[in-house]
Amino acid sequence: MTKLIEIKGVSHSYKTAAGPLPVLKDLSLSIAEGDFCAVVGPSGCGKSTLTRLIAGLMFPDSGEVLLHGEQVKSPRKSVGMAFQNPVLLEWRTILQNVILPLEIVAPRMPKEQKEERARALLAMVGLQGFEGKRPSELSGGMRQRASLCRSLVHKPDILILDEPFGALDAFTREDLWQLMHQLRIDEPFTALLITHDLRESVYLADQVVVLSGRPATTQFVLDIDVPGPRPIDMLYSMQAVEWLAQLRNQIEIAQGRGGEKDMTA
Ligand SMILES: Nc1ncnc2c1ncn2[C@@H]1O[C@H](COP(=O)(O)OP(=O)(O)OP(=O)(O)O)[C@@H](O)[C@H]1O
Repeated sequence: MTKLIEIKGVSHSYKTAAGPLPVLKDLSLSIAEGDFCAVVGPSGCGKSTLTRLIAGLMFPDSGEVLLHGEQVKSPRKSVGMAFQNPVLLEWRTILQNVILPLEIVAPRMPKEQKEERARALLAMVGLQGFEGKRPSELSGGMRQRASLCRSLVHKPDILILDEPFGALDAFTREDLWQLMHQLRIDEPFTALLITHDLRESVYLADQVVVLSGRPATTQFVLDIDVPGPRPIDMLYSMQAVEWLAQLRNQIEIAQGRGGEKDMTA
């Protein structure tokens, strides 16, 4: 399959008052078109920095970030982003919030067409009938559904999800995980998910990348070869439990705690 994103030997430091802070070091990973990649790693290791490099909001000190084989040299309009805090605009209705990226990326698209596209997405995530509401009239889970619609409305090349489910209660989170699998069928996309939740990574991703402690490099890659949509009880299978144990072990190594355990013992 074609590689949509290739990150090749990327290193990056932030300038701080105390001197340069190396955050990424010789990091490489690639994501094929249509794949769902989850990135996990110790807190502060550089996961969000990686998303900013892919979105073209920052550029690496060395190495390359390629999108469709072309080096990312400027902010990309073709990226959709969803964060832990959905940041919906209260002075706009839910429909108007979802339309927002189209106003930037496709300003000439007729208003009716923009609305039709946004309404179709809102219906897909179960928000039909809420188009005219304000964000504050929706629950946290509903706001996050609307935020997902907004990040997909302009058919982005890559959907970057930076802990979008982290602030939700466990049941709502599982609902949204299942929704992501359904959305992949109805509205195929390529995704990079940043998460601290190993279960989330195993349930959602085709590939889980574990980053080392800062400065982060690719420490471990796990392929989750289970077709979607996945039933939630997939997480209770022996295979999933083994994968979770493997990932947990890798995170401990990344945190500098413990050594490699023999997961087959
Ligand atoms: N603009 C900046 N200037 C200086 N240092 C920064 C800047 N942005 C991030 N950092 C530092 O770089 C490191 C990596 O930050 P980043 O947000 O990428 O990590 P993260 O893995 O996403 O963290 P978390 O898991 O806690 O969300 C952190 O130590 C952070 O304090």
